[in-house]
Amino acid sequence: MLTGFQNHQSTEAVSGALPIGQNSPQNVSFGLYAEQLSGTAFTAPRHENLRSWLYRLRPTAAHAQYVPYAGAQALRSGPFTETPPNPNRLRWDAPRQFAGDFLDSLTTYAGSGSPDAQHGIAVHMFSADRNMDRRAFMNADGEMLIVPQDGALRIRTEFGIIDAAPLHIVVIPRGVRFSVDLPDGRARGYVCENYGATFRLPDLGPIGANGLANPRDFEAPEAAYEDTDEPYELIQKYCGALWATEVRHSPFDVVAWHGNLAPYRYDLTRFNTIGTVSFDHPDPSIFTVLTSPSGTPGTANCDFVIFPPRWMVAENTFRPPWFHRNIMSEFMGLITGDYDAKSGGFAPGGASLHNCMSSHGPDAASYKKAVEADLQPVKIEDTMAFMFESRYAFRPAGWAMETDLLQSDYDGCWNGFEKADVPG
Ligand SMILES: O=C(O)Cc1cc(O)ccc1O
Ligand SMILES: [Fe+2]
Repeated sequence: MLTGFQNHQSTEAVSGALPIGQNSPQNVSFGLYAEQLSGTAFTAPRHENLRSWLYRLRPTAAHAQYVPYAGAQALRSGPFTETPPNPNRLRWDAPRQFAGDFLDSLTTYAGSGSPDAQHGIAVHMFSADRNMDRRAFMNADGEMLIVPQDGALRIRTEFGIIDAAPLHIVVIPRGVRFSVDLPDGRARGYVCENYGATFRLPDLGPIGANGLANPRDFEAPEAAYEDTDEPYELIQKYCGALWATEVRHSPFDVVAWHGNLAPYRYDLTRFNTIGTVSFDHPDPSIFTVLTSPSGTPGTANCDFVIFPPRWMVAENTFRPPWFHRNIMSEFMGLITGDYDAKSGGFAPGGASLHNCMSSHGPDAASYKKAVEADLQPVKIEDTMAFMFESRYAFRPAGWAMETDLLQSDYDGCWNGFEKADVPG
């Protein structure tokens, strides 16, 4: 793998395939076709500019007409109008079934904004039981942050192969063709489809030059290509709808590439978790792995935040997440273990949604435990929760409000708090 967050990489699967010193020579070695993939406007500021040059067996332009695609029937897209906005706190059990390939199993929980306007996100889960084989997907509507939760993934992309397992994340940039195969025969996980600005590392401010997700731990694949003339079905998502066409060869035919736009993998266990060594735990923004900014500084289109294993040493402090109401909307998932604000009901593969200003925090059982705890240093182990936090309120998809995975008694976890006893 090639290391470094959005580094400028050069990689060739065949020696001599990559032009030296220029992008588009009159004749590329071996008759390869040069193609630029732009992830930002040509004129985006240099520090935000993302593009790569791909050298391939055939140009991607060589494909038949797209026709509407009938699969992936539970996939929804912004603008989200299937259900009215809903201020309720919502929580879902983990999906029980695995059916279809990665693409066809994508099931939308909630979303905001719209791909046409390039803002907002959608949250989906996949629960797949077959390889995509000779089917490839590309998403013109946004980049896809994939969070495997159960089972490994082998993701073939135009840029090379990425192997991922639970506790990894993979980000596939907008427009990049990819196929997901399942080494374990089945897999489940979460997807954040980001219609907005591409994910980047958060600024570190007074933390300094190091910490949180360190740039060198991000890995892009080395060039690897399939040389087959067997047909592939290529499905794309475009302005909310799915379309399919046939390509008479593998879309993964890139022999060499260079640039700073590529799919990447990150191992969440490498996150340098920072927390209090005195009292009161900081806001969870201290756990931000990646951020997609909106036009308003510090107010994200989406922050991807994790809750990794960590030491709790705070003195005289209520240690679990405190009660709060947030202008930002929070969609949470759990990759493994327990989450310290919930003593039950939030299982790995489950999900919760706390929209703008909805009151939430520890359930009654977790609260009681926390106020009675002997505050020794404690290591929270074997856990990994995460949050997609957005300035845009999420609207649930129709399925998400109808499924029996939706817990009807979620409000009940905040029942039973005793009234404070104020003297006088
Ligand atoms: O709601 C949650 O569980 C996530 C969360 C954790 C925390 O420590 C503070 C705020 C917050 O939204
Ligand atoms: Fe919260």
